[in-house]
Parts: sequence; C-alpha cells; structure tokens
Amino acid sequence: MSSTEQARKAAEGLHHLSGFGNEHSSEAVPGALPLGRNSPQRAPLGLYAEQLSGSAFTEPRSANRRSWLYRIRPSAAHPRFVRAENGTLAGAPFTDSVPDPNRLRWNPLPDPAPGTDFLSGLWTLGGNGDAAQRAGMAIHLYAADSPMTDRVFSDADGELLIVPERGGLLLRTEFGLLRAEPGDAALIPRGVRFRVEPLDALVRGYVCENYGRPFALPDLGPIGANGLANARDFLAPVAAYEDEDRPVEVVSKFCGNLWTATYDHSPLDVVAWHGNHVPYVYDLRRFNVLGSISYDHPDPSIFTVLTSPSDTPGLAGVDFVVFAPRWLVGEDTFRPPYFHRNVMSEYMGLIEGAYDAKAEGFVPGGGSLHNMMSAHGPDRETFEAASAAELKPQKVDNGLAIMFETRWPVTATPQALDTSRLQQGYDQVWQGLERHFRS
Ligand SMILES: O=C(O)Cc1cc(O)ccc1O
Ligand SMILES: [Fe+2]
Repeated sequence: MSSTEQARKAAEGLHHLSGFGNEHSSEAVPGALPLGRNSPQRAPLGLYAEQLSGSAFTEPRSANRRSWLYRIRPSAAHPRFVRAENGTLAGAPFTDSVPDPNRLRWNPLPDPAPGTDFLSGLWTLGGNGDAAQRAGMAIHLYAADSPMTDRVFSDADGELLIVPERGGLLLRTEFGLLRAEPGDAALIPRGVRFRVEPLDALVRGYVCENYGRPFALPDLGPIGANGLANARDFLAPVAAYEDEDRPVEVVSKFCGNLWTATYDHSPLDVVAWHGNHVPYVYDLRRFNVLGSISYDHPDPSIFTVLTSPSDTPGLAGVDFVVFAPRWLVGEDTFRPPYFHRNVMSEYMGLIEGAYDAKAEGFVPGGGSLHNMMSAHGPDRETFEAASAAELKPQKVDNGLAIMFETRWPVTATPQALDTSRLQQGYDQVWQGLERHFRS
C-alpha cells in the first residue's frame, strides 16, 4: 500500500468531539483518564501526567487554555535540542526586507521536489510582529508530496491555522487524528506536536501562524446567539496514541528558528487527555454567511470565522475570513468588493473557483497582499460588469476565498519578493478605469 493509501485508510471514519473552546476529554483506553483530579499519585495504567499550558496559569478563565495529557513517556525525556536548517521557513521579526506599500500578487507554488514533506515544504511569504513578543503573524504556503515519517513538528511561536487548497491532509497529533480537506481549516495549538501525511499525491495550501492570542470566535453583538461560524461545527479529535519505541525526530520552531532532538520513542504517545488547548478542524462550507438584505455591502468583517484579539478591543492581531457561497440581493448597490484603502493589511488566498473582485490573475493556490492603506478593489473588468449588471438576486457560488487580515503591515520575505511567481504588472488591473465624471 502506498503512503497515501495508508493515510487514507487511517483517515476513514474518524470520531470527533464537537464544540469550540470546550473542556473536552477523551481516552483511547478505558480508565486511562484519572477521575476527580489531574495529577494522582500514580496516574492510571502507569501513564505519566503532563500539563500543556497555552496561556499563563493566571489568565482569566475566559482566556485560560491548558490541557492535561496522560502519556506513555513524559515529553521531558529527550536529549538536547540542536539547531536545524530553517530552509524556506522564516520567522518574525521580518527584518531582511523593506515593507513594500505596493499591491502584490503571486502565482501558486511550483510542485515540490519529490520527497518533500509538509515541514520541509513550508515557504514563508511574510508577516509581522515578533514571535518572541507573542505578537503578530506569519503567512506561509506549503506544498508536499510525502508524509512526515520519522519526525513530528511543533511550534512554540504560535498556533498554526492550516488551510488546504489542493489535496487532503491527515494530521496525527498528540490529541488524536484529524482530517483536513480543501474547504476545511485545521488548527494546531501552540506547542502541540503533530505529523502530516498527505491524502493525495500532491498537497498544497496556506498557513497562518498566529503569534498572538489564540484564535477565538468573534462576538456576535446584534447578530444574536447564532450565525457566522457556529461553535458546534468545530471538531476536536479523540485520543489515539502510538506505542512505538523507535527514533523519532521532534522539530520545534522556537523564536523563528528550527531546533531538533531525537526521541527514542514516538512522542504521539498520549493515551488520554482533557482540556481546552486542543487541535480542531472546521468545514468552511458550514459558515453561516450573513449579509445585507437591503442595500450596500457590509464590510468583510461580517465574514470573520476566527479572530485573534489584541490588547485593543475590536482590533485583531489577525482575523481569519472566508468568502463563502452566498446570495447577493442588494438594491441600487455595487455588489462586488468596493474600492477601499484599509489600515488593516489583507492577504488573500483562493481555495477554488474565482473571487468576485477579480476577473483573472487571482488563481487557486495564489495569493494577493494589499498592505496597510494600499488602494485596491475590483479590477477594471469587474467594475465595468458590476456597474452595468441587472440587479436581480444573484448566487455567488463559484468560489471559496480566504483572507488573513492583520492590524500590522505585512513584510514580504526576500524569497517572496524575488520569486518569478510574483506577478509583474499587477497594477495594470486597475488601469483604464475611465473617467465618467460630468459636472
Ligand atoms: O479586498 C478584498 O477583496 C476584501 C474585501 C472584500 C469586501 O467585500 C470589502 C472589503 C474588502 O477588503
Ligand atoms: Fe480589501
């Protein structure tokens, strides 16, 4: 059986725990989870108890994140970490290039060299903030054709929001198995170890690395108790463990650099766990899209799936936004995204189909960066068509686009500015917008 077939078999019929931010619990072996306490004198079944904290012990209950893991060997049983090559992965602060105010757009990553796994296939486009300050974010792309076999990855710098664009992924985590297909978004919390196995011959997608506060569901305000991404559609894994005594490399990203240590066993050896610092997957097509039913076009904050709050209320370190299929019914309204300049910086990717502001050039697997205050909006063709369109109810259902929107400008990495995939002449899409003014 090929490695993809094996991964597909393992990804069949997975069970989940439903709900966002819940205090979940799961045991792969009955009786593995201690009852009534976290740290009994002797944990059940001879397991080791270990707490994984994603927030300071003292943060308010609403922000507190931790899980208790009951494992065959404690994570502490490892030799010294040594530096590993960062490859095409970079971390904040991004000081090797000058922040660029231009509108930038890229074609997709090329197919990976044979033997590339998820970790070695990560390619950093840019970001902001400072991993050591736990503020800001990075945008990565990945392309891979091979499983991570004898190694796992974990990111001390932040959580990883993985958005497949081509091919499915099996994520084997300390908490159990998750499957993420194009149209899904998966989240690996800070510090959680995981391995990625492709479910297809070639996998590709986007990653938002969030150095700041963990992603949360946005408040709904006057929308009410339901809508946008509904909490119960977020799925956490059930416990599943590997009991394997063989060398497994743990690669850890720490303050922007990769470090490696080889354990003498699989660190995915958690037999039971409970807590709220857990991985999850969400089907973006479950998003309950809300919009105007009278006139005008709401700001795209109405499409926020997850938000990483910053110290200022309403001002996100990063928002994860989805442009999902929806009806447009606005009267006397220019329906595609309006022309705008935004203090927030917008990176957009396309999972499938087309995006309603761009007639061409913005393709699945590609991306655009409209940095702080850069002027953008519909391209000429889209503007002309939408200004003349007959305004009958219209279903926009030919695509799925995403956006990582951040409060700080995004500095593109030297590799992102130097690549031939950076489209020259992107400015042209706004050329020829004719003068229509009559005084
Ligand atoms: O730039 C974009 O395409 C994203 C976007 C969409 C929209 O409908 C309104 C504002 C906005 O930034
Ligand atoms: Fe925009």
